[in-house]
Amino acid sequence: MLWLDLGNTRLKYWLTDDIGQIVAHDAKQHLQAPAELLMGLTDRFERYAPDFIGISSVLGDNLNAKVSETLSRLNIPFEFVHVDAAHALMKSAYNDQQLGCDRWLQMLGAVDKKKRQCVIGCGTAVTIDLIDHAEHLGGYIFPSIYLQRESLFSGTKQITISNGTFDSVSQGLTTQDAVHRGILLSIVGAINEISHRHPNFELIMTGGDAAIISQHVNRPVRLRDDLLLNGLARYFDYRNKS
Ligand SMILES: Nc1ncnc2c1ncn2[C@@H]1O[C@H](COP(=O)(O)OP(=O)(O)OP(=O)(O)O)[C@@H](O)[C@H]1O
Ligand SMILES: CC(C)(CO)[C@@H](O)C(=O)NCCC(=O)O
Ligand SMILES: [K+]
Repeated sequence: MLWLDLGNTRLKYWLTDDIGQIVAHDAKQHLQAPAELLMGLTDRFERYAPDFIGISSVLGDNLNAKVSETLSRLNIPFEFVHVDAAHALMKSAYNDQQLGCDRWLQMLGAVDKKKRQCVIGCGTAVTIDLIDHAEHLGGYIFPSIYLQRESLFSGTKQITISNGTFDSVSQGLTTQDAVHRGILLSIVGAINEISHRHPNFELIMTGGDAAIISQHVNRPVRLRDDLLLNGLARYFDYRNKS
């Protein structure tokens, strides 16, 4: 099987064998031209010769249509995941016309009906979702640390910070430090507050910035980089069985 994750920043793919082991994987910046990037990958995908392509996309109908057009040339069956708030593996109280496919799949990949869980996705946006015994209660969306920095840069005259590292949440004494530490604290503080309000929810983090953020969270965090892929596999596995 071939699995595609079309996010706002990157396109990721995984090729898995019949026992679900990953045999090839890559992540590429698509610069808002995912169909063009896919075009460049079609030779590779053809060589992989998967029997099916399962797709998570948060790119919207227009870009998804272009992606479909590109994939149609491969003569390999493919399908986009559709969020379902009444899914047997997890019920959701969230508006399922709006809930991002990546968010939903990350939850589906983590969900355990015996647990209370807080799933935190750290990609282009940071999402924090609460799940109580396989029931999604809702969540929060924040701009990532990089989006926050870009918005300060573009919305002010005196803040000209466009690079640097996010490594502390102590007060800063320079613009550089105040910007990075303030932004990191906005996310770490929110996670700590939510975890304080929901003390018996297990914290699970995934995505490119999970390691940076989790260091400052004041409760144990489970880092998992396989949640979306696991969600994709569970979704299509469930569909084939029913
Ligand atoms: N200067 C930068 N501006 C924006 N993003 C950056 C920058 N430097 C690094 N990044 C990385 O881009 C990443 C995007 O997240 P991640 O790798 O989890 O998923 P993604 O696939 O890129 O996001 P999405 O799934 O939303 O496309 C950020 O997590 C961040 O680590
Ligand atoms: C929040 C993001 C950007 C995270 O990638 C994505 O899941 C998305 O575009 N969601 C749609 C909005 C929502 O989930 O309510
Ligand atoms: K938008």
